[in-house]
Amino acid sequence: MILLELKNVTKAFPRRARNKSLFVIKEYIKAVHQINFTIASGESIGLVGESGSGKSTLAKLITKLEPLTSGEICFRGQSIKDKSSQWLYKHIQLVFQDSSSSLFPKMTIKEILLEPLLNYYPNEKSTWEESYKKVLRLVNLDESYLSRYPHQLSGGQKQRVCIAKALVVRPELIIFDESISSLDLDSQQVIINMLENIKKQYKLTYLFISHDLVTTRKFCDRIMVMYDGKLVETIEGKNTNNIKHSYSRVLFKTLDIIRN
Ligand SMILES: Nc1ncnc2c1ncn2[C@@H]1O[C@H](COP(=O)(O)OP(=O)(O)OP(=O)(O)O)[C@@H](O)[C@H]1O
Repeated sequence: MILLELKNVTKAFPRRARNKSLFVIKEYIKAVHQINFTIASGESIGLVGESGSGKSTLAKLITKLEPLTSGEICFRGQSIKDKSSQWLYKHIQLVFQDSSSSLFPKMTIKEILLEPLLNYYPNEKSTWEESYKKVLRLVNLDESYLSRYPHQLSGGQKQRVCIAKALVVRPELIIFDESISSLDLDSQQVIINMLENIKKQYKLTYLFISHDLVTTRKFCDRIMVMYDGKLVETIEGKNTNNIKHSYSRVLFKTLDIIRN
């Protein structure tokens, strides 16, 4: 079943500039241009591309943190245009790279995990405690962490709390925007293994935005490559024989050099 569909999605940011006569003119940066793809339920999709190619903008468009310039985004066949953020976030959660800014410093981990439950499941108070304890277990943190504050946690532990905060909402799709890039390689691998197990257990769908092609390739069923705001390549499985775009060719060649 198709969970997410992007149809000709375009985002242009206005930029003020001056022409030769120094008149202020309005220019546009096309951050994302005519993107089309679908993600089926249960897939793990990687989205890679050089800095500034439009990956984060795409994540923001899917979660309505930025409005579309043109095109359409559908979730479960319904356009998200007229859907509330409340509706959208119950189905799609976004985990950012910078865990410190996603966790309110004056809240304990328990309060942080309770907040989404209060928002999305206000009438299920009797299940809250079970829910937050369960997600904490899923991200391999024990209950002693509940009374701690974010500053008392390591980078990897904070990132686990961010993932738990997304999981507690029980979404169908989670978008990870460079969510583990700042961690060392061992911690990244531990979190990747953990995410794979959680995905299997709860039949989740992942969109994994990353600079790191090595991890993305191991973990994802399909890799989409963005270049200059466009989707230039989709690579299915491990088959890299028919790569068309010169940028993706360089990207995958570098990967082969690293591996050999
Ligand atoms: N709010 C904004 N206003 C104006 N331009 C923006 C805005 N957000 C992003 N851009 C521009 O859109 C383009 C795409 O940016 P985006 O952050 O999506 O790239 P990215 O692929 O995620 O990069 P990175 O991997 O470095 O995070 C860039 O040229 C960026 O400068």
